[in-house]
Amino acid sequence: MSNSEFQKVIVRPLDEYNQRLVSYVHPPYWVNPRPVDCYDLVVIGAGTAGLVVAAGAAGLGLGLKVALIEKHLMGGDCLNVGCVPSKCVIRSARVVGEMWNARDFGVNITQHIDVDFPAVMERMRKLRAGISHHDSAERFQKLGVDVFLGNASFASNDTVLVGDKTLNFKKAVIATGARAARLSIPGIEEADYLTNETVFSLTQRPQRLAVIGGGPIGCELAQAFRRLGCEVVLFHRGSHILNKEDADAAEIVQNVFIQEGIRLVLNCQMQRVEKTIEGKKLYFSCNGREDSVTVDEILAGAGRVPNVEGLNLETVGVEYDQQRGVMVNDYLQTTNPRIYAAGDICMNWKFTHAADAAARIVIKNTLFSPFGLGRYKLSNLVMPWVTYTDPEIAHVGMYEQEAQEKGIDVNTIKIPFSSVDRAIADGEEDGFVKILHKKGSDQILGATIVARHAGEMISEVTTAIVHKIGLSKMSSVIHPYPTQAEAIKKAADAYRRTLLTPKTKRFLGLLIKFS
Ligand SMILES: Cc1cc2nc3c(=O)[nH]c(=O)nc-3n(C[C@H](O)[C@H](O)[C@H](O)COP(=O)(O)OP(=O)(O)OC[C@H]3O[C@@H](n4cnc5c(N)ncnc54)[C@H](O)[C@@H]3O)c2cc1C
Ligand SMILES: NC(=O)c1ccc[n+]([C@@H]2O[C@H](COP(=O)([O-])OP(=O)(O)OC[C@H]3O[C@@H](n4cnc5c(N)ncnc54)[C@H](O)[C@@H]3O)[C@@H](O)[C@H]2O)c1
Repeated sequence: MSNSEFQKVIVRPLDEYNQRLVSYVHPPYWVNPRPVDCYDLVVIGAGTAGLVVAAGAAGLGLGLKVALIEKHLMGGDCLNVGCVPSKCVIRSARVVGEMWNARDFGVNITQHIDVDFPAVMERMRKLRAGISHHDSAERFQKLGVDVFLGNASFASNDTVLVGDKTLNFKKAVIATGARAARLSIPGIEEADYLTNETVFSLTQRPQRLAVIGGGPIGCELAQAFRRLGCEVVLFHRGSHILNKEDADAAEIVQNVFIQEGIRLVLNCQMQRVEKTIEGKKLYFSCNGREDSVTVDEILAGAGRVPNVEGLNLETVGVEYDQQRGVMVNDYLQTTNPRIYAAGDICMNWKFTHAADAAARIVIKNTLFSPFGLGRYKLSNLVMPWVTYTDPEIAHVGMYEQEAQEKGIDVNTIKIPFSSVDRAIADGEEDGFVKILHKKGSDQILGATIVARHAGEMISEVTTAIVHKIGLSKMSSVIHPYPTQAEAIKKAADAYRRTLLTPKTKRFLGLLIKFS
């Protein structure tokens, strides 16, 4: 193996857990296999999308030749620097959130809450390493996939290079994901800042943290770090945080942030950053007022850019955009019909479950649609998502505005958790279930849930949308009492009540009379 083909990877800190992680997802002594004559599928990138395509195709037991190429860590963002580490850290932060509010539940915590930040991060590293075997090079090799560690680039219409190896393919899949957008604020590169790629390597708590960007990454991590004991200032360009979400939902989370002591700087313009002896000094303007704040660390959550560089896409006629990534049609086919793409590299939905669902479409469309027959479409997916703040915001389907833009008349049913017994018992009344349905019909078009475990509740509505179960049928589903999910049934019952017109009431009156 040549040196250019394989580079050892270090994940900091270099403790036993990170060594175990690397031993699975980028084994230091991995020897790339000798390529077969021609692969049915060559998959570039071993994040969620690439892993699902490779495992799905090889696991069919049809003797397909599948190659998977990863330049860094198998498992991609989700396992290594995304969902998994963030949710582990958020779990520790939730314990603190519970303790902060303990008095409301009649529990006095007499001692100062002492967050052992190094232990929080160690727990995360331990759990991450513990599940990493699932994405390991060895496991994929055992599934029958040829795993190549190294940087992939297209050499011609039917070949990909990895180091000194040439892989011939019938079809290829680009699944190279995205990375944190660099911030273009004067002085910030010199001052240095954290992204999702480095924040999970912290072992000491930054006392003062500036988070730039009030999207899902910025908000999830701002709240977690605040609860873990940092002073947090969250900078956001918009007039409120999480501005892609339902505005009522975002408002609830924003109020919690303020209560918990996160300093919000909204409508901000970052001007420059200076490294001083006191720390990193950020100069900004907000609603026409100039100000500055000094912190120990800056964390960027300011959007993602696709990993299109170095793939030599021009050679194979795959069109792309530096912002939106690889261009695909609804079948996830690129402008080169033999090359497909899936996941963050080509989709607006930048979620692990979206990458997984897209990968399944790619398997069907690359392998089981002769002459393009029976192809599956991305636009047919019903995509839920969850932002893991506390409370969580979960959403599926359309928003009101989207429906209006499409000319669909809609009604919205909103059930506040202040009317749900279990939420009252839990002290979690600040939230709601909002269901959007077609006017004059019980067809559900979308839903937003704001609740501590909204992510666990949204799938009921997703199932209803996917399988065209209307509110009338949902109203007949018994929900255990007391649960927060009862709010969904209450919404369905509220719809049923709207059917009680004077005419139906008269009919019911007759039934009563003759019963
Ligand atoms: C902090 C954070 C938290 C998140 N939390 C959630 C969450 O809770 N839920 C959720 O659904 N989503 C979450 N996401 C989003 C989720 O991580 C991504 O949507 C998902 O990882 C996308 O998978 P992918 O396979 O498209 O790309 P990636 O996971 O980015 O994988 C792409 C892989 O391709 C490799 N690669 C790139 N170029 C090359 C090349 N030339 N040759 C070989 N290999 C290459 C990369 O090294 C990488 O391993 C989070 C993201 C972040 C950053
Ligand atoms: N729970 C989840 O599923 C989850 C969690 C994290 C990330 N993700 C995925 O990752 C994607 C990226 O997340 P993200 O939060 O980085 O991006 P984002 O684009 O969703 O949000 C970033 C926000 O930062 C603001 N911003 C950008 N530059 C700024 C600046 N200089 N000053 C102030 N504000 C600035 C932008 O206006 C934007 O609203 C998301 O779209 C999501 O799909 C998902």
